[in-house]
Amino acid sequence: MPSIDLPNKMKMKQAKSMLEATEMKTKKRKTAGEKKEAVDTTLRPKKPRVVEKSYNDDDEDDDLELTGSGEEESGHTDQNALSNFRISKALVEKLNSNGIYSLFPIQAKTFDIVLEGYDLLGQARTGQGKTLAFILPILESLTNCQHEASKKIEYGRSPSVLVLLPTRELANQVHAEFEAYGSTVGLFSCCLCGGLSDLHIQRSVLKRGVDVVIGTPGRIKDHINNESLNLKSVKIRVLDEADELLQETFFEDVNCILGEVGDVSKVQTLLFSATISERVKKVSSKFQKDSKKTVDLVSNEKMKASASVRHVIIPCSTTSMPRIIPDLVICHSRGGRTIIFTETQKSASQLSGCLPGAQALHGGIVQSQRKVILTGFTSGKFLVLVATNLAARGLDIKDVQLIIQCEPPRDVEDYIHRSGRTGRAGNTGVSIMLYEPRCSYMVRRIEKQAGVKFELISAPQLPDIAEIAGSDAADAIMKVSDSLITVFHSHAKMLKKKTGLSALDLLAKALAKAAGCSVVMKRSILSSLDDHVTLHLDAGKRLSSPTFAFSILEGFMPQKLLGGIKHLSITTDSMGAVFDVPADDASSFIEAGQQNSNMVKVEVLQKLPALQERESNASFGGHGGRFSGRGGRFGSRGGRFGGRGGRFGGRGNFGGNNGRFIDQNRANARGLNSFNRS
Ligand SMILES: Nc1ncnc2c1ncn2[C@@H]1O[C@H](COP(=O)(O)OP(=O)(O)OP(=O)(O)O)[C@@H](O)[C@H]1O
Repeated sequence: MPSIDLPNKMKMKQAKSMLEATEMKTKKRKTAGEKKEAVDTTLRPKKPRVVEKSYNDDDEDDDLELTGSGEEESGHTDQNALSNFRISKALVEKLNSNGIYSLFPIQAKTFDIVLEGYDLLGQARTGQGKTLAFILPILESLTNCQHEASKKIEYGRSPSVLVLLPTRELANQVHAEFEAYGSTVGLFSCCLCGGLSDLHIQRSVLKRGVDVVIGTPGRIKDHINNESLNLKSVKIRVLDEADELLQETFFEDVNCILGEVGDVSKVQTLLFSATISERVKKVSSKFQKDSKKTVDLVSNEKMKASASVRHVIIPCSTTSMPRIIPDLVICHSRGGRTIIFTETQKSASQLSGCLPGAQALHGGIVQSQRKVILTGFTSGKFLVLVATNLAARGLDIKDVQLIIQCEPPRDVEDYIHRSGRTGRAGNTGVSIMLYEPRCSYMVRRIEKQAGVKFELISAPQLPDIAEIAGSDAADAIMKVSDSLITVFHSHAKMLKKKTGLSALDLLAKALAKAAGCSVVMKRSILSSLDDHVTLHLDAGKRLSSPTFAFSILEGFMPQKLLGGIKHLSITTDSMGAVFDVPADDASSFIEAGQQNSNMVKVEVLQKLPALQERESNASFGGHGGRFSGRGGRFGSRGGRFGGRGGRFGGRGNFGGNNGRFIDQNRANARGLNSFNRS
C-alpha cells in the first residue's frame, strides 16, 4: 500500500504515548499509595492564579501532553499534575480511576479562572479535553468554592448549572460525564433532550430536583414553556460548541433560554469550542461580562485542525466512490472504527446500505433508534458509521481510527470538527477527504483557513488491498482446525494434479480467493476509477481548454477510442492535459502518441499535477455531455451509487455481476469480518 509515513512529530507522540502507557501501568500499581497522599484540597489554601489577559498557543508545550501524576523521572515536576489544582480527593480518585493523573493544557489554563467565578471563552483543538475543562471546576465550584452556597439538597430544588449543547448525542455524552464525576461529590444532573417518550420522565426528574441540567435548546425551551424547568437559580451557564449554538438556527432559542436566569450580573457564563470566529467572539459579549477571560490555544496557531491527525485527500469521481470507500476502510482503519461523513441524510442512508455491516446516523432517524445505533458503534457491534454533520461535533468515541469525508464540507469549521473525531486525547488517526478531480477549490480553502497541509494520495491499488486482505485471509486459514486437513486432502491432491502448480502457488491462489481477490484491477489516479488508467497529454504548447485538448486528441486518435475518455482536465500551468481511459485502451493512446511524436507526447501519469478548476473548464462541460458531468452525488441515475457496483454481491444498488476484483467471498470475508465485529 502507499506508504503511510507518519510525520515525525506524530511518530514521537506515538512513541511518547507508548512510553506513557507503560508509565501509566506503573503508576496504576502505585495508586493505592498515592490515594493516601491525595490532598483534600478543600483544606489546602492555595492562591489561585487569576489570568489577566488572553492565553495563546504560541508554544509547542501547549500541545497535548499525556504526562504522569507527579514527579517525572527526569526530575522535573509535572505542572499540570492533579495535585497542583484545587480538586477534591473524591474527584481526584475518580479521575485516577479513569486513567487521568494530570490536566490537559486547556483544563490547566482555565481551571482557576472558572473556579474564581470569571466568565470564560475557551478554545482548544478537537479532542483536547474541553469537556472536563468545565466539568471539573464547576463541580468544585458548587461543592467547595465560589458557588458553594448555592449547593442545595432539598427536594424540588431548581438547577444551579445549565449546560447547552447542539445535539442530543452530545448532550447525552456530556451528561454521562457529569453523572460520573458529579456523583462523587453528591451532585445530581439530568439530561433534557430526546423524543416524546422521555418528556414525562424528565418532568418527574425535574420535579424531584437537580443540580445540573444538560440539554439541547429545543427541549430545554419546551420544559421552560411547560413550567417544568425554572432557571432562576442558575449560577453557571455553559455553551459547549458555542459557535454552533450562536448560529442563526439556534440563536433565538439560546438567547431566550439564557435570558431565563435570575440576576444576570451574578451568573457565570462559560463558552467553549474548537472553532470560535471573530463573529462569535462579538456575539458572545452579549452574554458575558466585560471582565471575561479568554483562553485561546488555537487562534495564533497556523494549524487549526487536530495536529495528531494525518490529513489526506484523494481525487475521486462520483462514480468511483462506492467502490473505493470499502478499500479505504480496509487499508486505513487499522482494524478500528471508521466514521464516514456525507452531506445529506439520503446519501448517508444510501451509502450505509452499500457497506456491509455499516449503519447510518442522521437527524431523520427516530431518537430511540439513534441511541441504539450510537451504542452499537461505541460498543463495537459494528465498526463503520455513515453520518451527517450530526456526528461532526463533540462526539468522543474510542478507537475511531479513520474519518472519510465523501466530499469537502461547506464550511471549514465542519472539516475541523469532522476530522477531529479521530486523533483524540493524544492518539493519532487518519482523515481522508474525497474530492472531484477538478473541484479542489474547497480543498485549498481548508488549507488556507484551517492551516491544514493535505497529503495527496491515490486510492488503494490491488497490491495495497491484497497485502492487508491477504494477511487477514492468512490469519483466518491459520485458525482452521488441523482436523480438517485430511477431510480436504483428496480435493487438494486433485487440484495439484489438475493445475500442475506447485503447492506454494496453489496456496497463494487459495489465499487470493479467501481474500476475495479474483481479477487484477487498475485504478486511475485522476478519479479513482476502476480498470482505468490516467494519461498525460503534452502537445508542446498551451492548452487553453479541455475542448482544445480534446481537438488535439481527435487529430490522431480513432473516434471509437475517444469515447472512452473521462475527466479530461487541464493542468494549472496549461501545459498539459490529463484524462482517464479504460485500462485496455491505454497502450493504443501511447502508441498513437509515439507515432505522432513530432506533435504530442502521451504518457501514463505517475503523480497527479495541480489541475484547473471546473469553472474554467465550464465550456467543456457542455460539450454534448461527452465528458460525464457531475450529476447528483448519490442520485438514482448516473449518481454515485449507479448500477455498476457488484463489489458486495448481487443485490440492491450494487447488483450486477461486475465485481471484477472483489467477489462475494471477499464481500463476506471483508464485510462481515472487518465491518461487523458482533
Ligand atoms: N486530563 C486528561 N487526561 C487524559 N485524558 C483526558 C483528559 N481530559 C480529557 N481526557 C479525554 O480526552 C478525550 C477528549 O476529551 P473531550 O471530548 O472533552 O475533547 P474536546 O476538546 O471537547 O473535543 P471536541 O472539540 O471534539 O468536542 C476524552 O476521551 C476524555 O476522557
